[in-house]
Amino acid sequence: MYSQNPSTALKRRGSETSDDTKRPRFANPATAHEYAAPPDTEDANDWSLVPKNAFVSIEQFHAMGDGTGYGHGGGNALGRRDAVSYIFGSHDYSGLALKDDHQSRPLWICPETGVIILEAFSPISEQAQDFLTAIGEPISRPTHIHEYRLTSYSLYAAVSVGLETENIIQVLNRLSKSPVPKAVTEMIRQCTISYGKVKLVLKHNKYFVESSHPETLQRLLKDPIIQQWRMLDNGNADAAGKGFNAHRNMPELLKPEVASQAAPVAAAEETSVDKDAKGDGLFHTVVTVDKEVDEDDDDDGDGVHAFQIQAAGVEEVKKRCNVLDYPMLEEYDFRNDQQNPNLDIDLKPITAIRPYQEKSLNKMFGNGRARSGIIVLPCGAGKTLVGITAACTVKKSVLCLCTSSVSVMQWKQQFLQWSNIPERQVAVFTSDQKERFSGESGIVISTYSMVANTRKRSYEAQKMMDFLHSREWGFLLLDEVHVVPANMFRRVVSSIAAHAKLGLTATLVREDEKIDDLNFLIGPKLYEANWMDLSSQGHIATVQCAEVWCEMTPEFYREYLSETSRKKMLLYVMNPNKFQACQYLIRYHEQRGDKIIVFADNVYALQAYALKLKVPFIYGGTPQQERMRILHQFQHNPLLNTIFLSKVGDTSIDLPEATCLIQVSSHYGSRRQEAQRLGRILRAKRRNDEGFNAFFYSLVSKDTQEMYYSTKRQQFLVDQGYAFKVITRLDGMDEYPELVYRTKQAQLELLNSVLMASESDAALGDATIPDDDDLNRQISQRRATGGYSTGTASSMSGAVTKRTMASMKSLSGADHMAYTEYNKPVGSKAGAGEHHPMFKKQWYGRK
Ligand SMILES: Nc1ncnc2c1ncn2[C@@H]1O[C@H](COP(=O)(O)OP(=O)(O)OP(=O)(O)O)[C@@H](O)[C@H]1O
Repeated sequence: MYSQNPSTALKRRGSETSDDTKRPRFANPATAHEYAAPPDTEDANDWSLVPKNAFVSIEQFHAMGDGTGYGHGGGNALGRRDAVSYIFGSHDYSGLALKDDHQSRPLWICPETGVIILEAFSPISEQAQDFLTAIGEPISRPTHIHEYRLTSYSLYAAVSVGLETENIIQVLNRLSKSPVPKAVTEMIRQCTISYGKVKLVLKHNKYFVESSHPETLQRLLKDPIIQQWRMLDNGNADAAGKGFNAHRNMPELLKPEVASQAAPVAAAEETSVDKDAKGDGLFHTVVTVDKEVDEDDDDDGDGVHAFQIQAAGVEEVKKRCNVLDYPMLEEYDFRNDQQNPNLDIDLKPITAIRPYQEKSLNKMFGNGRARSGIIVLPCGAGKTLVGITAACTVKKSVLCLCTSSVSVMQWKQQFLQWSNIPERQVAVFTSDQKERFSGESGIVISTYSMVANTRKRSYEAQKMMDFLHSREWGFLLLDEVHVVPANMFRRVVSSIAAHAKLGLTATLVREDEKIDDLNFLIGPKLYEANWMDLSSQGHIATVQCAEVWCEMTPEFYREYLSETSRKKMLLYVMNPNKFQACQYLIRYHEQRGDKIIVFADNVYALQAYALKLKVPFIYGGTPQQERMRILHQFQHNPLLNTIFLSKVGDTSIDLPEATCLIQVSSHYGSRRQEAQRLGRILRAKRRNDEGFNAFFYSLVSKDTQEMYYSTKRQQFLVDQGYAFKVITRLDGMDEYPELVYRTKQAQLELLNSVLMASESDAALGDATIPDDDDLNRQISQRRATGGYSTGTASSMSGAVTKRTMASMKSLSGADHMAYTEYNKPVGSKAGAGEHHPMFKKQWYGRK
């Protein structure tokens, strides 16, 4: 018997039985209360009501047999009440037939929802994970049990990297403890029947609609809109002629000499390219499943069929194919593109890409062409090098788009660091710099807003845009693809002629669920890495996450209860207790030798905190040079160990020195922002030092809306296997002599200034542009007097008191974070039900 989410049903069992070596403890609380809470108790957290003997493993359930009353077909299915039936209700699947050797197979598939549960501790879980991330969406991947879901998009992505329907079903069946449910095989068949069957190939500067399924091309050619864009006047249309009749009706339009060549060329090239890709060992570690499928592919001996379409009709044909449910995959046969000049770029000999980077590139170049799509790697895992390696493989001109001018400079620097490209061939296009590369091919790095801008441009910017529009780009590299609104993408993608598109991101989540648009604007998700795996292999840092609850002072709380919503936010951010917690944590971690980034979304608060605590800050209005100067000081000056960043620092800031993050204000419930911010410390230089932990604190004002948002924000990270501890008191803080806002008088003055602040000050983001001259003067003075490193050393132990599960030992890094239990529901229904009516109104009203 198991629930839709057995991991959660077993969670408590893990901590209550003695046989811990066999039974994993589960760190992921994500959906615990949704399925596992006793339905007829008022308190969904009250586990004391669950009989202890209920905690047995799934395997044991099955092994027990009918005699115990738990066996197959038992429980609700037979109308019997046993100790755990009520947990599963109508989701009692104890009647599922198991294969004889089920113990050596690592997964279950829920017959009703298609959710796949994987035992991550199985000896073959690595291969299973590779396969499942290729065909499904990972929902939750804590240490021991993973959850995946099959969706039409994930299956589209699967076919796009070369997996075929029957192979998917076959491998799934091989890995599953019980036969794959019929509904699931049907879904796989239905979703893959049309997806991935049609490709848009740009070859010798001609666009071909290509497929190895002639009947599919026949169907498309019957569509009047597609017909309209088909090239008939130069004979290349004949490429479609191989194997079907669609255009035999129009032989007079074909030029015979070309007609006889086109199809074999397409087929022959496919084969030779495949050989090349395998033969030159460029990316030889294709995952097992790919190999199997490739071999099967070779066996079936199907030819490739194609017809040419006019370049002007590409967008429309693509759209039409989507409507007809045959979304086109885009592939670029870069090796045979003789019209676009080559770019002489290679990785430097000392550059070694990591196994997961190589794996992701395999998905892109597995068949010797460049597939357009999205690669998802955790923050700090090296997406930049993946993009650069892809550029070195395509070897054509590159247009690279990022979200800010800081990241433009970082991409340039990384191209120069990892590859042999000379600086004169890397041009930057920002509001400050408008360069062109020398020679006939090169790299341009710019921002989305520069390229998608529809307002009137300066003369220089317009000249630059003409340059970008006037040529064909071999490779369009799109950094942080999740942040860009679809219409901006559409403008970029439709105005720039690019052959292959690669989107890079760590968090393919958006609160507005517009992420699906990317599937068709760029291409399917080609690869997604597992955060915990990369952390355990030392590629990203291990992080201790904690939520610090700060009581609101009575005066702030009174105002909070009566204020409008924007000011409400300012009141919980400016809570004097939060100031103090922030100050104390900065001091505490500076003394441990950490470098600290404090994030505050709200510029009013950012400025207030930074001025009060005498720390430099960067926000949207900070001039580029000043930003660079502060970042450089932070990296190299031992006297400057803390900086404040607004949300301009959420992404693409590469500060490997940073080892501690403190978040004082954030963007509502944005899961993506939380993950991106965590990413700033995942790349910590010291991550491989023995016992090293990075720290991530979220300061939350108690009994305010912020608590609800905070829980929601954490959900993405919790699903990646991170656990958040809750700290309700920072021990030793009260004795700290320099603590700010200690007196009632000082707190009331702060309250007054908050109440006098305008509504726009309360708005999130970089709306206000404060003058930071004062601050920087203070900073210079402070630096001159060595003020950044003063302060008495307080002992590590006892500095922070735990409220519940988080011991000081574990917080200071003595324990591994993944063990931690979590007793509040994250994103669960139970969680939503627990909100104060005031929060409910705010949240559900908004929804
Ligand atoms: N193969 C590699 N060998 C050595 N260092 C690497 C490698 N790949 C990445 N790095 C280093 O890891 C750090 C993080 O890389 P990068 O900035 O590309 O991360 P990212 O995935 O783009 O993160 P974010 O999403 O936060 O922007 C950089 O300092 C980079 O130099």
